[in-house]
Amino acid sequence: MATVDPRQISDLFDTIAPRYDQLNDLLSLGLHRLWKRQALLWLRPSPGQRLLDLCCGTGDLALLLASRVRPGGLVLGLDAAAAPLAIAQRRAERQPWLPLQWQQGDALATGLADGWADGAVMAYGLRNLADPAAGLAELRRLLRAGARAVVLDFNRPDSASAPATFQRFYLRRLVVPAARAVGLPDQYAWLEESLARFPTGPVQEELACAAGFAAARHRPLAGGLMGLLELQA
Ligand SMILES: C/C(=C\Cc1cc(O)c2ccccc2c1O)CCC[C@H](C)CCC[C@H](C)CCCC(C)C
Ligand SMILES: C[S@@+](CC[C@H](N)C(=O)[O-])C[C@H]1O[C@@H](n2cnc3c(N)ncnc32)[C@H](O)[C@@H]1O
Repeated sequence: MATVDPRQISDLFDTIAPRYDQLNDLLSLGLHRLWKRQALLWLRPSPGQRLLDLCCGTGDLALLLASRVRPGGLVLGLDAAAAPLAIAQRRAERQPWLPLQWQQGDALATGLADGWADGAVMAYGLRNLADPAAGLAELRRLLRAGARAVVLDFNRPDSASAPATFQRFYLRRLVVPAARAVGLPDQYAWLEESLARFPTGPVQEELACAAGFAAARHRPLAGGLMGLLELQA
């Protein structure tokens, strides 16, 4: 997949949706939950806020955020793929007290008003967008002045470094074979493919400032395997 075809990407996540959460827990030994909670430390969600979870997938972060903005707040989960959204909606139906709304749409063109959100998270979404720079520009447009946003994704350490060597080994020797066992090798091969074209942390900071953010700091997590882009509008 030389250039990213958004329809192919949403089809990919429709296909893996039934196995997505189970494989994330298995393949990260549950650590992805910790990385997501670390992302929320920057966001500082608080009661009454209106927050966005862009590329929300099966909704784990949206549900967590919704518990933090009660009473009086709202979390809108947006995703391009119907199958992950359906899983998110089913999860939310089991907690009807949570202030959640869902929208199937494009994170590059959400249709929401300027300054709609008091804060936003994009977890493992930016790397899957056809145009990450445009994704950051739409993210900035959606935030009110002074609002915080956080982008969690894989990090791209220096290709000769130990983290990069471990990341490649883990993706090729553990992740794809595990995915093959459930018939999803090609979908999980996209992880390394998408990582190869993903901007490094310093470049993400530059793209964020060019998108209009007042401050942007990329922080490696998990020994450099993951990265948090902490943004201030
Ligand atoms: C939550 C995680 C990944 C989400 C994710 C993002 C994508 O872009 C995908 C694209 C295609 C298929 C699947 C995904 C996808 O699941 C991160 C954790 C899950 C990862 C699959 C596991 C990666 C683990 C680290 C490279 C190494 C962790 C080592 C640690 C000692 C366990
Ligand atoms: C790896 S999943 C991340 C899901 C969730 N944020 C998490 O942390 O588990 C990436 C999600 O981004 C969605 N996505 C990819 N491109 C998108 C786009 N252009 N607009 C909205 N969602 C998109 C996919 O459908 C998928 O659900």
